[in-house]
Order: sequence, then C-alpha cells, then structure tokens
Amino acid sequence: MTAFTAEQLANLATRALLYEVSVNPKPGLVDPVSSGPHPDMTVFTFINSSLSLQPYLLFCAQTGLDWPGDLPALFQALRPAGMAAEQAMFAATDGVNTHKGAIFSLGILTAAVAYEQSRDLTVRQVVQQMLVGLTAGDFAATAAKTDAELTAGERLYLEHGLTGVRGEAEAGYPSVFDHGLPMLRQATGTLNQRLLDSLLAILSHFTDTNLIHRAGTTAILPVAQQQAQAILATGGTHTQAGMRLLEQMNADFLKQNLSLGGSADMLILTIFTGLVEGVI
Ligand SMILES: CC(C)(COP(=O)(O)OP(=O)(O)OC[C@H]1O[C@@H](n2cnc3c(N)ncnc32)[C@H](O[C@H]2O[C@H](COP(=O)(O)OP(=O)(O)OP(=O)(O)O)[C@@H](O)[C@H]2O)[C@@H]1O)[C@@H](O)C(=O)NCCC(=O)NCCS
Ligand SMILES: Nc1ncnc2[nH]cnc12
Repeated sequence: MTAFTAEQLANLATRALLYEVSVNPKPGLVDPVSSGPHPDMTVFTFINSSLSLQPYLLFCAQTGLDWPGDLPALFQALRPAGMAAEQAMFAATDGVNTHKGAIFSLGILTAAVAYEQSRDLTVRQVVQQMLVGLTAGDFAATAAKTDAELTAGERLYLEHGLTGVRGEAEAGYPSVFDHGLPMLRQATGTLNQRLLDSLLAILSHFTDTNLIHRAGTTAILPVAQQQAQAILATGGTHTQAGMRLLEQMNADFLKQNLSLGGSADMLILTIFTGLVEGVI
C-alpha cells in the first residue's frame, strides 16, 4: 500500500467526512436534499464542521506517523486533542453536535493508519492495541456520575449494558472491517450507489446508540437491521424495488424522528479506509 504523508492522510479523512454527508438518500441522517430528523443541522453545518476538524486530523496523522511504539499511550496522546476538536466543532456549528463520535473514531483510525504504514500489523490490530481496556476504564467512572452528568452512551451502558462507540472501537470497528468495507470493495454503480450499499451493510448488523437514544427503546434495533437487510436482499440501490424500500425507510425515520448518527460515523470510517486502499 502507498505510504501517505500526514497531510495526505488528513486530506483523505476530511474527504471522508464530506463524502458521507453528500450521500443521498440516507435514512435518519442529513444529506444535501434533506436534514431528515435533524432540524438543527444542514449539509452546510457538516461542511463547516468537517473543515474545522482539519487541524485535529493532521495532528492525529502526524502523531501516528511519528509514534515510537506504545499503542495505548498513542490513544491517550490523542484524547486531549479530541476534546479540543469537539470545541472547534461546536464553534463551527453554533453549538450543534455534528461529529462528536466521528472526532473520536476518525481520529483513532487516522492515527492507526499512519502508524501502521511502517509496522508489521494490520490497521485493525493497531486500533485494538490502542484501545485495550477502554470500555472497562471509561465505564468504571460512570458509577460516580450524577444522572445529569451521564452522556447518552454512558446511560445506555448502565441501563442496558450497551458499550456503544467505545465497544465498537475496542473491538476494532467490526461494522467497518467485517461489513461496510467488504461491501464497498465489491459494490458497483455510481459512487453514491456504492456508498449507500455500504451504509446498508453497516446498518444490517450495527448497534447504534443514537438510534436507541432517539427511539427510547432497544426494540428499534432489530427493526432497523431487518429493514436494511430487506433492502439489500431486494437489490439495494440497483433495483427499483430496493430504492422504493430505501425511500420508505427514509420517510419512516423522518416521521419517527430516528437518528443513525453512529452508523453515519461508521460509513465515514469505511469511506476513509476505501480512499486509503484506493477502492474509491
Ligand atoms: C468517547 C465519546 C465520543 C463517547 O461519547 P458517549 O459517551 O456519548 O458514547 P456513545 O453514545 O456510545 O457514542 C458517542 C457518539 O458516537 C457515535 N456512535 C453512537 N453509537 C455508536 C456505535 N455503536 N459505534 C460507533 N459510533 C457510535 C454517535 O456520534 C454520531 O452521532 C452524533 C449525531 O447524531 P445525533 O442523534 O444528532 O446526536 P445528538 O445531537 O447527541 O442527539 P440529539 O440531541 O440530536 O437527539 C454525532 O456525534 C456523530 O458523530 C454518538 O453520538 C466521548 O465521551 C468522548 O470522550 N469524546 C471526547 C473526544 C475523544 O475522546 N477523542 C479521542 C480522540 S482519539
Ligand atoms: N449525515 C449525518 N447526519 C446526521 N448525523 C451525522 N453524523 C455524522 N454524519 C451525519
């Protein structure tokens, strides 16, 4: 695989953010045609947010390239920059949470791709070694928090044992490497079609805490997964029947105010990895 400079990797990561929000029609998500169940956001909010994250993404890439070895320490070196990037995002979006999860996940993956270029490890192994113990460590602190201090993810952990983005990250992003990326590699048609099919492959097997948080019940999870599986089984974006089911899912999610913010982040990671591999 070609060795990239930090600037090149940061550019690919920024492109992944911009490509994701451009894909249409995405159920429960913002795109150029519709803000979906996000009245506080538009595609322009995401463009502003993406551009505000460029310095952070460059920091993650350069830190990964230069890192001498200990991988858990690499993740710890990124966290303060991630917290600062959240503030840059909020400044660019007038306080709207566009990419909080993407700051966490794309920062980790950008650093991991940079680090892996000169090592005999897979990117997934680097991510897993960076994040070993993350879920246990982060959630151990929740017991001491008041209810008002808990994030959506922490609350779902305490109530349902769901580990959200932390569990997905510590497992090495199976939704990306086992579902989104394999679909992207073999998907055909326009780039928009290929990325929609990749999102559906992610949705088919994914535990999105945004979806559960908005629905107020974990029962929504198998419903959404089965809808995505049915669309793919009907030909996905390559048949009129598949597109009708996708448009229907889009309308259903708008009507029920359901968000797939976590799934969008996994599509961002899938696109970034596809750009690095050269399959896009
Ligand atoms: C580490 C944190 C990011 C963890 O945050 P939290 O405790 O809240 O944990 P989760 O809820 O599990 O996840 C946080 C965000 O991650 C995305 N996400 C959700 N589920 C998953 C999953 N299973 N796998 C991967 N990623 C997941 C999601 O982010 C996206 O959705 C947000 C937009 O959707 P929306 O519904 O609009 O969200 P809200 O506005 O919050 O809700 P409404 O009010 O509108 O209803 C957006 O953030 C997307 O990115 C989850 O929201 C955090 O605690 C943390 O430590 N952050 C600091 C940064 C950091 O650590 N950086 C490290 C640098 S490497
Ligand atoms: N397109 C999108 N819409 C809503 N939330 C998102 N989080 C990341 N991308 C998103």
